[in-house]
Amino acid sequence: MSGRALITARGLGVRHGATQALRDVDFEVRAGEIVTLIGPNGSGKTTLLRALIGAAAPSAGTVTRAKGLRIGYAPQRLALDRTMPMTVARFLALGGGGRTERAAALEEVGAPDIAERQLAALSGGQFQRALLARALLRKPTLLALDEPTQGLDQPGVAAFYALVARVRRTLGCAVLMVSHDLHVVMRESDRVVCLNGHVCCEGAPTIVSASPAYRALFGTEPEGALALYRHAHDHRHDGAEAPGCGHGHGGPVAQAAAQAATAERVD
Ligand SMILES: Nc1ncnc2c1ncn2[C@@H]1O[C@H](COP(=O)(O)OP(=O)(O)OP(=O)(O)O)[C@@H](O)[C@H]1O
Repeated sequence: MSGRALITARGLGVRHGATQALRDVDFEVRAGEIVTLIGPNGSGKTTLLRALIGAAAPSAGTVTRAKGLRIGYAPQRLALDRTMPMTVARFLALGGGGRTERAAALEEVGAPDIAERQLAALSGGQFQRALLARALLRKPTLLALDEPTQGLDQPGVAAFYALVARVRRTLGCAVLMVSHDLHVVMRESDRVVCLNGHVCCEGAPTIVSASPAYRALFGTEPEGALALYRHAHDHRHDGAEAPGCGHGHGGPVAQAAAQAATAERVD
């Protein structure tokens, strides 16, 4: 990645009370890139995203944000009851901007006609578009999207990612995303970061998935991406350190996968 660093974390640790959610995370988001955080439930994806954008405080290390950085954030959960009577226009108004900006944002996300619809009456895809439109109102240099395709069917997921890619092209913003949609993630991200309380592996998905070791282990189908996702996590952490991953990998297959992935590490 050649863009300037928008956010840099060094030795980042985050605790939630007694829970050490993240430790020793070194991470950068660069201008214009789409970087996606993957990992099992509870692996710290939301925590990392929130710490990077300044919504969660580090317990160790540093997070540096570029001067003038504008972040548009679509959270995983809204502090708002979606069944509450509220139109999309009103919901967007809470995010700031005037009527023209709101209309432009809805246009940008391909949902120009939903302004007067009730939030509760939106489909899953329309609701995610409304959330994205709200994040766009700040004219962000970085879009932070936490599981933006939650609850969408496969065509809905693909359409949403295509939309995010288009928004990135149009606005030139970086996108930092949490996602479980591994097959699409592997196709649409510039960089994938696999978390499990720390960074297990990271790299350009095309290079990782095209590497002979990766293909030998996982093939090239979407299931392969799923296997990559699983490799670092469905194993015992038994103390045998795998090169570059900083935690134990349970067997030679997982170790080879880890090597294939970390070989393309982008630092
Ligand atoms: N507010 C909180 N209070 C206490 N513990 C928390 C809090 N938020 C997160 N945690 C814990 O921190 C760890 C990381 O949580 P986080 O939500 O970041 O994971 P995640 O990878 O985003 O999970 P998921 O895929 O399920 O959304 C988990 O063990 C979680 O239980």
